[in-house]
Amino acid sequence: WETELHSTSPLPRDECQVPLLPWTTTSPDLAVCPAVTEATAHSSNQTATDGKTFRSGLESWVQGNTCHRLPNGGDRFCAYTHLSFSGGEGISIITTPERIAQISSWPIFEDENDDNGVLNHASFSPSYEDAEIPGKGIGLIATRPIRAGLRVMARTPALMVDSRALEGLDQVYVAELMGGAVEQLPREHRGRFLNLSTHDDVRLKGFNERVHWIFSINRFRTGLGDGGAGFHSAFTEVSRLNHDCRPNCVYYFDPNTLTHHVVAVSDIFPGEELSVSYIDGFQPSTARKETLQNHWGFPCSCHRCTAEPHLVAESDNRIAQIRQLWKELDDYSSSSTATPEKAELLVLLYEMEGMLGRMQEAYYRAAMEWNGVGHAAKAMAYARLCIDRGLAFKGPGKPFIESMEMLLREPEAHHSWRFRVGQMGSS
Ligand SMILES: C[S@@+](CC[C@H](N)C(=O)[O-])C[C@H]1O[C@@H](n2cnc3c(N)ncnc32)[C@H](O)[C@@H]1O
Repeated sequence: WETELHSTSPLPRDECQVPLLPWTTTSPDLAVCPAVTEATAHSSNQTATDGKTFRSGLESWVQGNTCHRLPNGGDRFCAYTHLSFSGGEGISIITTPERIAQISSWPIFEDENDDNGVLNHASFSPSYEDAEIPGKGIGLIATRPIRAGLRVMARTPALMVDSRALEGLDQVYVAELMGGAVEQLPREHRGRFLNLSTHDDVRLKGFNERVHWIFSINRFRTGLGDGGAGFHSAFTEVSRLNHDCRPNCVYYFDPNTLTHHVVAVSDIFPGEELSVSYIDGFQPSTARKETLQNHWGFPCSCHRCTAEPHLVAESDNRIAQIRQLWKELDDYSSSSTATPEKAELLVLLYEMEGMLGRMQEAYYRAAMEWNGVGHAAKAMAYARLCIDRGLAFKGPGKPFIESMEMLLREPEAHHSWRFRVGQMGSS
């Protein structure tokens, strides 16, 4: 699952990523991706690291005995575990000695008693519980009312794996590192990890293979925002969330605290299942079903996919319209046919599609279009909505939120001020 987004395209780069906002630069973001990484066979080199490369905080880390090196003398990867991280839950990270030396010096690893504001300690009473969901395995059910915009979870990973290891090492070596990394976790967190879904029909040969398989099914892509290669991470509770094409929750990963936040996008009632979307929900229904079947191995039974055929067709039409509007509104050239009315139509279509967790994308475009024709009041109203939803659903520090804050402070000084005046679409 997940990702580090970087694109200027308004359209999805591929089906495992959420559509990218044109103004997004490097915001860490999450989208569900195919579970299994292809790994090619390589020779490996097993050596124990001496630990001398570490700087601060090293005393708190345990390191596995086995390390594996990429072919041709490439990077070496080992399993490191911080036992007291996040209120004693612990975290295991598979990466290079150089990278762990950097990571271990981050403030979040300095104070052993600090739980980083993560909602996983004994005093926190969750608003959900595990339950068997027919046809979906285990899922999470609300146990009390949850208001839209409220944070449902904030969790740190059990296991993080450097993407370079996943891509470059033989799967057997990756599994060996993962097995060791999970063994090193504190007992409770290890137990919860090992309880995660493996798909019952799969025959697994040993501990390492089981851990590898659990990780493959339950991982998110989590960039660290430090300019280095990305990571894939498995979380013990976040990974229990089942998929829905029109989910009632969204998630984002904060690379500064290594915390995965799950936020309600609509009011949720006790007994209702909490859901997130594993895929880009702005694909037509057949493409969504294909992706879920091919990459996740289950037929989508969500409300939207199993609706009456005429309702599915209407939804597909709206999605086609939305994608066309993205093209027009994200065209900043002088021949663009964008108008504020088209941006407001986009807002309406997002609402009708139930894409509540992504409203900020439509509000952003509406703010830009109104400012683009010099209508400051309307631009500011949409900018406010964009900031409100953006902060709740994507977290702070995102470039598009900063842009909207600038617009709100002084619309006339924002780069979009009257940029559409004189263009084809403007009247
Ligand atoms: C990340 S896990 C979610 C938790 C999982 N249900 C469990 O028992 O731990 C992903 C797996 O859950 C199942 N799943 C998730 N959403 C589903 C859905 N909407 N319909 C059917 N199965 C689903 C699939 O087996 C999928 O590979």
